[in-house]
Amino acid sequence: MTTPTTDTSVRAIEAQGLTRRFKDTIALDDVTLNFEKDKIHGLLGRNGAGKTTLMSVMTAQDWPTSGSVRVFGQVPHENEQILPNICFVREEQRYPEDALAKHAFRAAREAFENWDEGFAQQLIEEFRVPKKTTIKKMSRGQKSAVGVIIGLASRAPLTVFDEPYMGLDAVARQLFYDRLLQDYSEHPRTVVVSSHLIDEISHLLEHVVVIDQGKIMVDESAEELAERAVTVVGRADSVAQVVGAREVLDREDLGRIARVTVLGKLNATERCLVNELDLDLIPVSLQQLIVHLTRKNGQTNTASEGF
Ligand SMILES: Nc1ncnc2c1ncn2[C@@H]1O[C@H](COP(=O)(O)OP(=O)(O)OP(=O)(O)O)[C@@H](O)[C@H]1O
Repeated sequence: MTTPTTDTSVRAIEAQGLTRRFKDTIALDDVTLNFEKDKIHGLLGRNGAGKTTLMSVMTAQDWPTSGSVRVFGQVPHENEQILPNICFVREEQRYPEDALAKHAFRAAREAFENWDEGFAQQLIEEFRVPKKTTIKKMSRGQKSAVGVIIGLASRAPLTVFDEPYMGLDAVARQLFYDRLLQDYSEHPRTVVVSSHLIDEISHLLEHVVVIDQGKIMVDESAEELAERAVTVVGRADSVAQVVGAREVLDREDLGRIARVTVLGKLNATERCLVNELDLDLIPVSLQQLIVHLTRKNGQTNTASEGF
């Protein structure tokens, strides 16, 4: 695969102090972050958090009000060297009135030099994309499938999926995750996926960015993030001994059994106690952790439906 730069020190995306205002709304508020090359990054956040705006600015579909963005070391806007390396898949992609899926695929084949026609044909069959229906008349899920296929088969060095699952049923979503992981392992590239379905995509992610009200709240490896909290399960009195005065994220009581999620890593003494008291430790769900972190950020909403 060709990449726009072979310099391993160059990042896929570098955003520095990005701000994007829409009249009174600050959609991005001084965002500074990096996306390393050849990783799968998750961009997570509640409705209106700024995900689409950030993706649009990073892929040069929109201009920041202030700040700068570099893609593979260069300013991507109006940059003919960089733009052909970026595939941005978004829900409200516009196609001509009478366009069929094959027209969209043909345009993508011409736009992306790494396009794999065999892979595209396989995906068209697997996602059951209708051949004779115009894209305009397709169901929401069928339209999403067209976008997902373009994103996967383009093999663009930077591929950005903005909530690719919209309208896709559970079978099609699983197919997307499976094909993305499989193809990515054979053809590493930089992938950014935004989603509300955190637990569903968490196994894909190597790096997690959480944005809330235009500000970056989390920017760390999925591994580090998973270590931020742990769930302790067992007899309620024993669980209480281990969790002590730690900050509790979540608690469920089932008779004498408690399941308590606490912030922070357990130390060696606490781990010994877990063994002695015959308790179980379960990794925390990414969704639970992020809902908690977002709620702490001045949100009053107590439910997780925002994700
Ligand atoms: N073109 C626009 N004009 C005015 N305001 C906008 C525009 N685009 C985005 N916004 C505002 O910027 C904020 C961030 O929107 P954005 O679409 O980036 O959020 P999001 O995280 O992608 O949300 P969702 O998950 O609901 O799609 C919102 O308050 C939104 O109303």
